[in-house]
Amino acid sequence: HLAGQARAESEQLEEDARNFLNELDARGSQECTEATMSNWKYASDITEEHREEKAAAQLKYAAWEKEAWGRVRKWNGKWETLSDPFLRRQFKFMSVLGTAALPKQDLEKYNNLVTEMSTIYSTAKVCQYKDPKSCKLELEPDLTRILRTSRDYGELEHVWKMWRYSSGRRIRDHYKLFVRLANKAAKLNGFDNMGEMWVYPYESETFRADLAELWEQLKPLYQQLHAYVRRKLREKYGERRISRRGPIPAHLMGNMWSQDWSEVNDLAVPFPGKASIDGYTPRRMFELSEEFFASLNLTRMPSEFWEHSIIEKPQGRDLVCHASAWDFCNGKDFRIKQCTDVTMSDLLTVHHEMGHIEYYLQYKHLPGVFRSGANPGDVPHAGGFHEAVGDVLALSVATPKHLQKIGLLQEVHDDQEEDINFLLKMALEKITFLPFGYLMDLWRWDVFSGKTHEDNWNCAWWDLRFKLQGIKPPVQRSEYDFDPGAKYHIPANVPYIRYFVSFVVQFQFHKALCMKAGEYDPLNPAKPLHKCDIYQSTDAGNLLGKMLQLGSSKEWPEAMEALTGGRRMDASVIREYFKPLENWLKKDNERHGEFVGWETDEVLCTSELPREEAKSEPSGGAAPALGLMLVAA
Ligand SMILES: C[C@H](N[C@H](C(=O)O)[C@@H]1CCCN1C(=O)[C@@H](N)CC(=O)O)C(=O)N1CCC[C@H]1C(=O)O
Ligand SMILES: [Zn+2]
Repeated sequence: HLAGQARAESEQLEEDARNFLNELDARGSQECTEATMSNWKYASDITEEHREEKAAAQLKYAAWEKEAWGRVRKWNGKWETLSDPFLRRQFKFMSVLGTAALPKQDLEKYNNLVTEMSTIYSTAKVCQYKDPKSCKLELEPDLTRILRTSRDYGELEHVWKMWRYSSGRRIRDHYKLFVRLANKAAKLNGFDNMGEMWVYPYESETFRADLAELWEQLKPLYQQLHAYVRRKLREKYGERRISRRGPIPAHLMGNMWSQDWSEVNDLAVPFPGKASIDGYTPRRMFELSEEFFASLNLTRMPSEFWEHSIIEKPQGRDLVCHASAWDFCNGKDFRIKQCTDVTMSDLLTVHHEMGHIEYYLQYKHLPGVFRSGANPGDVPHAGGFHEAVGDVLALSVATPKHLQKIGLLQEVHDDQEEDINFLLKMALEKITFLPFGYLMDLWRWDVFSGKTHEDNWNCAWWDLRFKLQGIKPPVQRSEYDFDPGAKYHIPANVPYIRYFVSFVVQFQFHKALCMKAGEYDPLNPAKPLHKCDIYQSTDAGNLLGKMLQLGSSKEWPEAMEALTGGRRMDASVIREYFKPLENWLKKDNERHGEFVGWETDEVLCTSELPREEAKSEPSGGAAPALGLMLVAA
């Protein structure tokens, strides 16, 4: 009798829990839709009115989060006993309130700081190199194009330096206050600092140790690639500028942050032969990507997507051009906002953003807390997988075989030369990213924990940039600069380790899908991993879809196991993919007697005003008065 009664009670509890969570979820989705809509209006049209609306909507959403959290707390001691893990996990996620735990005026200040920093970033302008009175150059597309196409050392140095002057330097003080409020919020959630709160969703005690281990396994390949590219750049720009054993000046890599070197491909690739996307329109680029998803039996974009997305830079207004994917939490409205440039690298970004949309579409039936990325709150989803989806498809798209199939590459010669050529291009995009993807949050975790003090922020950044990437600033930096602030995700407060995780696991996903598609066979040298193209494989697509439909309802090792059979991030797959190139690089570097690694006795960053500015009146914005006084004294 007692057993029967206990069973009846637990079934009643389960029933009540289910109803409680369903009601919260319905309301949460509505609140999320409202908040996201205000966020979108501001990000796509930066005006004072939209900023005020966004600020109000964020406070309203935080009030809802606090109400929901208060009601969830009443279940403490009970939800843990529920037998259904699906229910327990929802309670677990909803038990972390996030920054809504801040007192109202602190939260308002916190939100406004993030909005202000990303607005400064998104509206920063730079003067022409040859015409200091014309100062309308914007990051996208102007500065991005110059970094990608110019080979004028002086012009590249000007653009690199002035971008940091107009963006990072201007948000250093905002960031100081932001860090204090972020840590106050983390402590209110029971974390030591915001870095701990960011790592929490990875649900692994060994997460940071695992990352360090991955980097140790990948560093040798990176160093070989670094030595090879340094030689090629030295041949182009001369030994005075690019020394044999030193770090590479950061402004020469074809990218504003030296995070992707594929645009110096023409300088590095031994046997040129480039795909071209000329004649395409942004719309065609998005349709091409949608076509690939559909060929895998995954979901096409809903009509709202084409109706509401912004895929070309609108003229005559300020907006956040940095590409992004949006889930409006109502199962219908999904958008991309991208100031698309018709280039191969933007075609990859299109696939990256479309990968987010496909993930949203595949898990839209799940409760909001499992539609990771859905709630605009700051307890970020584990993210590594979300960042990998589009990139996995792009690994197939980028193969010469596929590019020829869709008419983006004329001739294809299936020989060893072309192989190395292709792998080098892929390495300039994927391997060069790894140290950057890792150091972004290595720097922020140390800032949040206080290990890096605010008087040393910029020089700690350049220590990491030197140590992990083997690069140096083209001009000496100081603590009047704030170079981390010149990279979108710092002012916008978006965690970054998700991209490092993605660049490792996307090769594990690629391998599993390629095996499923019969495109890769470890025992057949005619079917190496880097030649695989999963296009039109519904078997591969169904396997990928099954993982995507899990959202974050399962711990990520379980989601990974569903797709790859393994449960860990594993660097051996990306190394297998690049093995032929690694062997080739080692031989080529030996043949040229290249020093592998880098050293310098230069002072890359000083806590004083840099020499150059001390000499002359700093150009551009107002240099800190203190600095000038010091120099005068
Ligand atoms: C170009 C891309 N933009 C991000 C992304 O797509 O991740 C945007 C901005 C920040 C988050 N975001 C989103 O769209 C999220 N809403 C997606 C989600 O969490 O659901 C980006 O920043 N990338 C791509 C490669 C490396 C990195 C970079 O360019 O440094
Ligand atoms: Zn992404």
